[in-house]
Amino acid sequence: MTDATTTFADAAPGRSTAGTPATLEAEAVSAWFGDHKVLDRVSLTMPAREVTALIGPSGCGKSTFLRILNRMHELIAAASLAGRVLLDGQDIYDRGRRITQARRQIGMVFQKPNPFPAMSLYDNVVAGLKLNGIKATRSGKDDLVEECLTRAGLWKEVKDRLRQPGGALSGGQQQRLCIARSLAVRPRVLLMDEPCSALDPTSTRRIEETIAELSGEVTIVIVTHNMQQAARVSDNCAFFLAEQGTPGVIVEHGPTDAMFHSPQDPRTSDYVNGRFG
Ligand SMILES: Nc1ncnc2c1ncn2[C@@H]1O[C@H](COP(=O)(O)OP(=O)(O)OP(=O)(O)O)[C@@H](O)[C@H]1O
Repeated sequence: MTDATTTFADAAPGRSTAGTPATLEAEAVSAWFGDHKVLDRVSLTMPAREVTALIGPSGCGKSTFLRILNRMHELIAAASLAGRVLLDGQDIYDRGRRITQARRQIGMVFQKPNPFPAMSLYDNVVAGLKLNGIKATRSGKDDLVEECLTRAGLWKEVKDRLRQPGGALSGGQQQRLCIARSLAVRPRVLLMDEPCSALDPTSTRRIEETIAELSGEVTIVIVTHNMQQAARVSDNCAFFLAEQGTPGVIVEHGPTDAMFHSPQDPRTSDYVNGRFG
């Protein structure tokens, strides 16, 4: 069965790998914008069912690395890359694999909440089904909307106004709606690029709670500038650095607790303790 004729049942957990958290492995990933090399042979394992935080100063290549993890980098004109990205051992860049397949399995939540503002909350959640060619009955969609809004921590707040437009929600609610929309196609990995940087502290706390609730159900990779947030939400951390115009590399990675309390590299210690960046 091809993507184009997938049914909602096929996308449900237990029927296929859909929704089963996967390990993501970057192997010697390098990236360029034109002649400008911005990442140099970055390797990192992001374990299934865990939260991995990517930290480091501005411009060291964290967002570029994240975009490479779900094949968004190649959409940028003049962008190129080398290396491999393995999703449970299968290279998402293999010639035979479609870009839409990688995107469906590896979802993305952006810095600025980007719901479809005029579309209802209900339709926002199920929007990805059509785009991915997933068929669902009306009751299947109803169940999916409730499930995904619940998992994203938004159901109780919006269950009585599912026909209101996405743009009518607060920024924090919009971000949780975007998380629900990502979850609806049952990704195996969820990438989050500074998902709280446009939000107030209360909304930030709600997103962090949502991340905690989702961890274990989906592999999460999050870029954050907020060291307290990295310490609160992640199991593992990778510290990126691009020194004096050189391409970004990972200086150190490992369990978050060790990265914050017993880092091996003095540059990691300086960064996590706020001495630069
Ligand atoms: N679309 C683009 N075209 C050209 N260069 C780019 C593009 N996007 C990023 N870059 C360059 O790639 C390098 C890495 O940028 P990237 O956004 O990945 O870093 P970052 O660590 O995520 O930064 P920040 O924390 O500020 O978001 C920077 O030198 C940046 O200027």
